[in-house]
Amino acid sequence: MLLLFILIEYLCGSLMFSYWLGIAVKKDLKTIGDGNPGAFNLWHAAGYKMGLLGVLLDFMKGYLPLVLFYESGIINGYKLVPVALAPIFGHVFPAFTKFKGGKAIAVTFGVWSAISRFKVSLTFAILLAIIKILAGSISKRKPISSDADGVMVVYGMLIMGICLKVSGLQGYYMGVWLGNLIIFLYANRRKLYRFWKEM
Ligand SMILES: O=P(O)(O)OC[C@H](O)CO
Repeated sequence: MLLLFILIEYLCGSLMFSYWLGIAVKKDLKTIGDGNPGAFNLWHAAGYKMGLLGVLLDFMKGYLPLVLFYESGIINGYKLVPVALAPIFGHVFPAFTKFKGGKAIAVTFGVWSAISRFKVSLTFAILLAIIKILAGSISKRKPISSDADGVMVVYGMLIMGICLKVSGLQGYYMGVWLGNLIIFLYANRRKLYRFWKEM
């Protein structure tokens, strides 16, 4: 039964909404900006309305099924770890687009909103905002590169781990966090490599 829930979540994560919205308006997001098939590039390619729709749908595929499974008690304890990670994994390795996916930021927000009633995702958003402001002041208002963006997401997730540990949440949250961090490290590996090489 657990495998069925993991499969459902993985397939939901594999729904590449932003990428498909781009295709619907004849824009291939893989050729835009950093080539990530996510809402940010959709926004740039097709305007803010499409961008917002992309964020919403990519968020919802992480949020909706999981909040139903979690709040109904069907999935609890350590079973939550693979089930919550499946849509994040699905966005990075989507079955519907030949396993070539994105960075999984929007879906990550959806997943953490579902399992923490928005508390952890709000903390993550605040952390990212603080990191972005600090990075902006250090780089003296030069535009932050997309490589630096990927690095900030990884740093944000690392700091979030400390916050989760300090807040004394159940151990399975740390399991989800660790899996999420590993997926982020993988999804941003090239950006991290280039960023640290240039430092
Ligand atoms: O992580 P994704 O693939 O949902 O896309 C990220 C957004 O474009 C924001 O950078």
